[in-house]
Amino acid sequence: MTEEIRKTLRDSAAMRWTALLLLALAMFCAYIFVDILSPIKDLMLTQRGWDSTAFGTMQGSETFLNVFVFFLIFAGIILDKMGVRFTAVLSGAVMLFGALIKYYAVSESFIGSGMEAWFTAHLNYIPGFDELGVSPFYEGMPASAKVAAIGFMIFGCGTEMGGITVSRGIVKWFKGREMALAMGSEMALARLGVATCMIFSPFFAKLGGSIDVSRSVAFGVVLLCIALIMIIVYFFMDKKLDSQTHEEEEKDDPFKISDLGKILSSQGFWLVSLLCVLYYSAIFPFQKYAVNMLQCNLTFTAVPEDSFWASSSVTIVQYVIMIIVAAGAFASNFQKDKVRRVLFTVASVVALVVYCYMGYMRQSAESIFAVFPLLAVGITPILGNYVDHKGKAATMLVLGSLLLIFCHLTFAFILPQFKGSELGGVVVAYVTILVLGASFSLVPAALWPSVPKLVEPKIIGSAYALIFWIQNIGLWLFPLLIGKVLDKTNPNVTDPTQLNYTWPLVMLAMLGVAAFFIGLYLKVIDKRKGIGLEEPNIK
Ligand SMILES: C[C@H](NC(=O)[C@@H](N)CCCCN)C(=O)O
Repeated sequence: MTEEIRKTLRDSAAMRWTALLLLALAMFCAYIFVDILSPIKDLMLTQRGWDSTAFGTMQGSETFLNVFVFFLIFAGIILDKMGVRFTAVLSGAVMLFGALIKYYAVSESFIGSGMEAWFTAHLNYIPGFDELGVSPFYEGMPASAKVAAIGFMIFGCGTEMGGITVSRGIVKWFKGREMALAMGSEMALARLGVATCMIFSPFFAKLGGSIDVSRSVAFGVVLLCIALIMIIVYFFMDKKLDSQTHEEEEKDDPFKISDLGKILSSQGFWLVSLLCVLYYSAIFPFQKYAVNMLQCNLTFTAVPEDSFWASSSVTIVQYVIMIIVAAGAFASNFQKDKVRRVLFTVASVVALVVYCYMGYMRQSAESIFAVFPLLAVGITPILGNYVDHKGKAATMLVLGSLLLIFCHLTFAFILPQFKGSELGGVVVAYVTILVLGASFSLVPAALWPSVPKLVEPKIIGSAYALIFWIQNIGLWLFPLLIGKVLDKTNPNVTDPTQLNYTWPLVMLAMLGVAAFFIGLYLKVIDKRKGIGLEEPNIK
C-alpha cells in the first residue's frame, strides 16, 4: 500500500516515455521548421532573388537574438526560475509567432506590399551591429529575406529555449533511469524531422506543377501548431508529477546569478562547449546547403514530368519507406529477443536499400540527402544506451569528429571526381552521407548526457543554456560564412546548381579537425580530474 502511494508518474515507464514522446514530437516539428527552406535554396534564388549571401544571412539569423541579445541566457534563467512546463509552453508560442512572420515574408502577398517597399528602403544599416560586422541585414538584401530573417530570429529564440527545456525535462523525468537512451530517442525523432523536411519542403513548393515556396513554410507552420498542442498536453502531465512529488522546482532551488560563475569556472564545461560549437557548426549550417551541394556535384538526368518517378505518389511512398527504415532501426533497439532484433534490423536495411534506389531513380538531391538523419535515428538510441551502461562518452566525441573530417573532405575532393558518372556519384554521396549520419549519432549521444556530470543538478538548465549559447555563435556565423565564401569563390556563376563547394567544405572539415583535438584534450582532462565522462550513467 505504502509502495503504491509513493509511486509517481515518472516511476511508470509508460508515463515517462509518454512525456518524452510529447516533448520529442514537439521538437520533431520544430526541427522541420528549422530547415524548411534548406532544400529549396535554388528556388529561393529563382523565385525570390535570394543569392547565397542573402540565403546564408537569413539562415544564420535564427540564432541572432540568442547570441547577441543573450536571449538564450535569459531562457536558461527563465527555465531555472519558472520550471520546465511554463518554459515549454512559452517556447512553443514563440516558435509559432516567429514562424508566422517568416511565412508572411515568403508569401505571394508580401510581393508588392507596402511592407516590402519599407523593408527595401530600411534596415540597411544597424548602428552598432554594422560597425562590429555582425548585422543581420545588409544594403541590397531582398526585403523578403529581411522580414523572413526577423521571423526566423524570433522562431530561433523559441526553438533554442525549447531545446534546453526538453533536455532539462528529460533529466527531470529520467535521471537515474534510462537518461541517455531517452535523450538519444528524442534526438532520433528530431533527426527524422530533418529528413521529413528534406522530402516534403520541395514536395509542397512544387505541388501540382506550379512553384510556390510559401507552401513549404505553411506546412511548417501547421506542424508548429501541432507542436504547441503536444506541449500543452505535456504541461498537464508535468503539473501532475510535481503535485505527486511535492516538488516546486521554481521555489525550492532559486536560481542565482552566481551559479553562472560556478558553471564558467569548470574546465570540463568549457571543453565540452568548445567541442559542441565546433562540431555542430560543421553539421547544422552544412544541412542548410547540403541539398544544393549535391545538386551542384551530382550529374542528374532530368526525369520527364509525366514519368512514374516524377509523380507525387512516389514521393509519398518513398517517405513511407523512410519511416519503415527509421521505425525498424529504432524499434530494434528495444527488442530483448536477439532474433527479433536481427529481424527488425534486416527489415530496416532492406527498406533503406529500396529507399536509396528510389532516390537514385527520382534523380532527386533532396531525397538523397534525406538519408543523412536516418542512420542517426537508428544508432543514436543504441549509443545512448551504450553511454548509459558502458560509458566511453569522451572516446565517442573523438571518433565522431574524425568521421566528420573524413566526410567533408570526401564531399570536397572525391565527390566532384564522379561528376559525369551518374551512378558512381550517387553511391559515393549515399555512403558519405550515411557515415556523416553515424558521426552525428556519436557526438550528440555522448555530449548532451555528459552535461549533468559537469554541473550540479539545480543549475543544469543554465548549463545547457550556456552551451547552446556558445553553440549558437557558430550556428549564426557559419551559414553566413558558407554563403559568403560561395559567392566569393563562384563570382560569375548564375546557375544555382553549378556552384563549386570546395572551399566551404574545406572550412567545415577544419572545424572537425579542431573538434578532434579538443576531444583528445577532453579525454586527458577527464582522466586527470576524474570527471567521469568515460563512466556509465547507470552504475
Ligand atoms: C540536442 C541538440 N540540439 C541543439 O544543439 C540545438 N541547439 C540546435 C537546434 C537546431 C537548430 N536550431 C541536437 O539536436 O543534437
